[in-house]
Amino acid sequence: MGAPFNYDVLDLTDEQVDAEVRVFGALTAAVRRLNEATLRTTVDHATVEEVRRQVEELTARLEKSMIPDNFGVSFTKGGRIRGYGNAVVGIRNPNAVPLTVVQDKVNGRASAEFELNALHEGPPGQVHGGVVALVLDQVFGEAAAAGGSPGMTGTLTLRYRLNTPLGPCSAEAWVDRRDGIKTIVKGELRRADGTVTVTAEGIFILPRWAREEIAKNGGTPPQFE
Ligand SMILES: CCCCCCCCCCCC(=O)SCCNC(=O)CCNC(=O)[C@H](O)C(C)(C)COP(=O)(O)OP(=O)(O)OC[C@H]1O[C@@H](n2cnc3c(N)ncnc32)[C@H](O)[C@@H]1OP(=O)(O)O
Repeated sequence: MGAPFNYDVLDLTDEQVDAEVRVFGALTAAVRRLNEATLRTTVDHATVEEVRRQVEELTARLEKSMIPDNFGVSFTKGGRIRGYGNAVVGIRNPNAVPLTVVQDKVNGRASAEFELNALHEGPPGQVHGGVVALVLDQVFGEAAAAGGSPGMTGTLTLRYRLNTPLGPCSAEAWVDRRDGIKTIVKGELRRADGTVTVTAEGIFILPRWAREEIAKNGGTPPQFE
């Protein structure tokens, strides 16, 4: 079986990528503010109705020209990665946390400092457990990639030890060990004061189709998002 998805290589300059990151990043940030304001506003119903009409008009302007479905992941010939739709880090995805993962390729580690707000609530004032899993999946995947053995998440096991209050928090992950095509990653989520609230272990697997491709052509698939 071949790869279930493609990575297009596009003829875009760094300047073009910088421009789209700037322009769409700003739109995404503005829509995130809208999302939070939608949840938290206390303006009267008439104002809400008026804003809704304006939002629908603005949405229709963007809908005039759209890609057919999902954004996918593409690369430029200069090596820039365009994974703008990613549910955790996608710069054009207003539902993404947002979060920037720092990779340490020397030690096979990845970390991120970020802020979770009212849009990520589970129990009152606390981060939703599924959001924790979402964030850790990405950071763990990037640790596996940073360690030179990228893979798709096969298993992700979380232990929720303490509640995680909404607000600033951080995540850290590291490659614990490798077992053939499997990379075992460990890591944790922390409150702003450093208290560990969630510990987790993930098994990241280089899929069969990627193993076959490497056996045929050499090289390593650059990422799994
Ligand atoms: C800047 C760059 C950033 C790049 C950073 C990118 C970060 C991305 C982070 C997000 C990652 C995701 O969300 S990925 C999306 C969520 N995950 C998925 O959709 C994965 C769906 N599942 C699959 O595609 C598949 O089941 C795989 C790839 C997990 C395994 O398939 P396979 O490759 O055909 O596996 P197979 O040959 O049968 O088995 C190989 C070995 O793995 C074991 N194995 C198989 N499945 C599992 C499993 N789920 N959990 C544990 N172990 C398993 C088998 O026992 C076997 O062990 P042995 O006999 O050899 O000992």
